[in-house]
Amino acid sequence: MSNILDKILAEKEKEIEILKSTALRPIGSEKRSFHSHLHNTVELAVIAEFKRASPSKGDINMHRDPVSQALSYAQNGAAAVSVLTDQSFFKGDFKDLTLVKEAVNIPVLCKDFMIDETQIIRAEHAGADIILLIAAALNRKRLQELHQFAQELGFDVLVEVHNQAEAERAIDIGAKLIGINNRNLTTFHVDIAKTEELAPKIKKSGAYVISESGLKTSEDIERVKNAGANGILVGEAFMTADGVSEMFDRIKCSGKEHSSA
Ligand SMILES: O=P(O)(O)OC[C@@H](O)[C@@H](O)c1c[nH]c2ccccc12
Repeated sequence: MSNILDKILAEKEKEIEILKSTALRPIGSEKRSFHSHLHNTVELAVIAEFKRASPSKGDINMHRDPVSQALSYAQNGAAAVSVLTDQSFFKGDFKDLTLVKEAVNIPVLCKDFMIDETQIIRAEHAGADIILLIAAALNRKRLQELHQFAQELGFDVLVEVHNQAEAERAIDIGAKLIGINNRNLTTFHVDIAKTEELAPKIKKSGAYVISESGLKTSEDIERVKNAGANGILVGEAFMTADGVSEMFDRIKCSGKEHSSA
């Protein structure tokens, strides 16, 4: 047990112990659908993330307010907002997610490391509409069980993959929303070619592809668009920019004719 994912999952086991003692029950509340947004658009969907810090980057931006950041994401045309809720490694908070949910009317993704049903129930209580399941953190059986559990509660489920075997598992369990993480969670190495490598097979299955991590320039965005991505998940570039609109302009301009400027 040495890599960062193992460390995070060990911490999650402790959280789960505490959560279980609270015996939270599922609500089955109505969720905002991200899937239907994708169904109704040909535009690249942007999931804009609120991320204060990360194990790979340390502090990214400790001063931003989650509500004003999320409002500007929504005003600039984000299709969904992602909120890091892990405290120990990402300095996130479930309270951030609840505040964001109340402030915007687009779907909110709970960005955490889910390995147990109780965490999904807690995310539901906090107001999440979309759940992330990381294939690298779950064996096939648990991935399938948690996927089904979250879907039954009405969540859209984003299944995150980083290699062919994980992509196949995600397709096999019938995932309709598959995120390709360009960042290797154990080495932190980022390579946008991951999206180019894995997108074709995923697209063939009929699932939507979201390209995640390390996206900054119009060239990055154009590459993943050309690879077939239906959406992108962007954190750092939004959190470090003075205003978020420039990044949205970059996204809108990608794929169009380059200006000489
Ligand atoms: O800040 P970036 O490089 O734009 O990346 C955003 C997002 O993809 C990243 O935060 C992420 C992708 N998968 C994760 C799983 C857990 C925590 C975080 C993540």
